[in-house]
Amino acid sequence: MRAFFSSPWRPFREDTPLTNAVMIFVLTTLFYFLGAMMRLVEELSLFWPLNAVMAGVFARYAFLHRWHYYLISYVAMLAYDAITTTWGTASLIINFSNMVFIITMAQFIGWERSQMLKAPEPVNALKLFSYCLVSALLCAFFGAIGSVGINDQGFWPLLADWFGEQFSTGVLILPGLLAMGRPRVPLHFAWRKTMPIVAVAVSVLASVVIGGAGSLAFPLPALIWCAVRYSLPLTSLVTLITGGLEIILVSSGKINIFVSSPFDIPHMFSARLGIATMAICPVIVSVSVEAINRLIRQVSLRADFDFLTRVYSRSGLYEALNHDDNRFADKHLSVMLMDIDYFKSINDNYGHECGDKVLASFAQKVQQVLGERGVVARMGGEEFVVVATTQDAKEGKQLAELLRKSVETHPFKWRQQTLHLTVSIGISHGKTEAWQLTEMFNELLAVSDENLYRSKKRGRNCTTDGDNSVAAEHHAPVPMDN
Ligand SMILES: Nc1nc2c(ncn2[C@@H]2O[C@H](COP(=O)(O)OP(=O)(O)OP(=O)(O)O)[C@@H](O)[C@H]2O)c(=O)[nH]1
Repeated sequence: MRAFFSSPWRPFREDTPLTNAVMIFVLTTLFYFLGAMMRLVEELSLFWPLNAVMAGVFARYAFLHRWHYYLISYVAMLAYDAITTTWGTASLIINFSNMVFIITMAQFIGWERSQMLKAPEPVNALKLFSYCLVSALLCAFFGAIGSVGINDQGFWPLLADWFGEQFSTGVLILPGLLAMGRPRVPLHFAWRKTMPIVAVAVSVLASVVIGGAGSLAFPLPALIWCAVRYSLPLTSLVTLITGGLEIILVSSGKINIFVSSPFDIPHMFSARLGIATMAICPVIVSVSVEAINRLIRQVSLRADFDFLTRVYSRSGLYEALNHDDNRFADKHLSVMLMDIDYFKSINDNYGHECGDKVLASFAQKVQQVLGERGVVARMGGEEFVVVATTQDAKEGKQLAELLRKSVETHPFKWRQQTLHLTVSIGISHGKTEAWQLTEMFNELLAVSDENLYRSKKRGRNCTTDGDNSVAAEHHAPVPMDN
């Protein structure tokens, strides 16, 4: 089982052009044969899967976008026709129209993929729908011209026929083909998980029993249930089967969309049910999207804020700087890197729980004293950064000293005991511009880091400025008392 999931086998590879060519020829011939066989069964003659399948193949493997590969597919179609039909030159145009669908669709999807800057994402379903529309229209135009000579019908009915067939088959087949992949985790069967599929089957049955125009919409809610519960490939497969089945049932008269049957149910009943089913679908989607959005908000909130101290996390700080650039850009900034002195001894003497509590109280104290003048972020461990907008370096130093002193004089409570902390600060200053806010901040942070190191070397509980001047008189570290 494991070997199956990790098997590296791929039908097409960039470094095997000959195999690719043979595979394209074989696949085209196979699906041409399948389509031709389906033409013999009246209900199945409504489908022509070749174009959608080949478009999916060319779209999935970008390196197949070469004219010679398209030509091989075209030659395979012509060869099949030459052996099995008497169409003569009409075959050139008819198969050209097949190629129009395949190439247009593959180019559209290839273009969309090239726009995806990061990892490839699933192709947007709404766009896929419109790509199918355009490709089917183009294909139908040439197909109808080619078919006029070998068919009794006129150009317009042929155009409608071609378009309907290409568009519906494309929309049904392509999403599944593009999403198809090996399951990442082994599949586990559970009866409970089949409920959405059972609902689809029941709703298709209801379409047959109730009939009428509205009955076509009956499976929609169940299909959306599948979409919510199942993976994209499985949802696409269920949709393909349901859509295909509905087309067959309508064409064979099993779903009678003109007369409500077989129990002589009034037309309005079917229409009302159909409209109601349709109306609930956007609501189902909207509820799901809202739940997803809520989850995204929660996750990004967790990433932006430090769970323990409730100030910004490192990544949250960068977000704040960039999203709140009105507040920070083109301003004089003071960046203060703060590190609690001898924090290890708090953990060692009072335990980690106390250490955590002290970290949270420390962050809140700094935040409270800082107020609206800037933002606080935890950079990791017992190291915090304050980014404040100040008039000049002097005001920045004063603020750093204010923060340092307020920590020094603040009694931190732990159970029945009072702890005293001190903090060392490295500070730097600079004026930022919106377009280089992050780079500037990083540079200032590096200077603050060096200055913090100096503060520690100088005996802690002090602020060191960029020019290494002493911002305040040196204070000896204050040991904790109980
Ligand atoms: N309780 C608690 N401790 C932490 C956390 N993150 C880091 N620490 C501890 O913080 C301590 C940092 O110690 P050091 O880097 O040696 O620095 P220090 O004892 O503060 O000494 P100086 O910075 O040199 O003044 C380590 O013991 C870490 O285990 C945390 O989230 N909670």
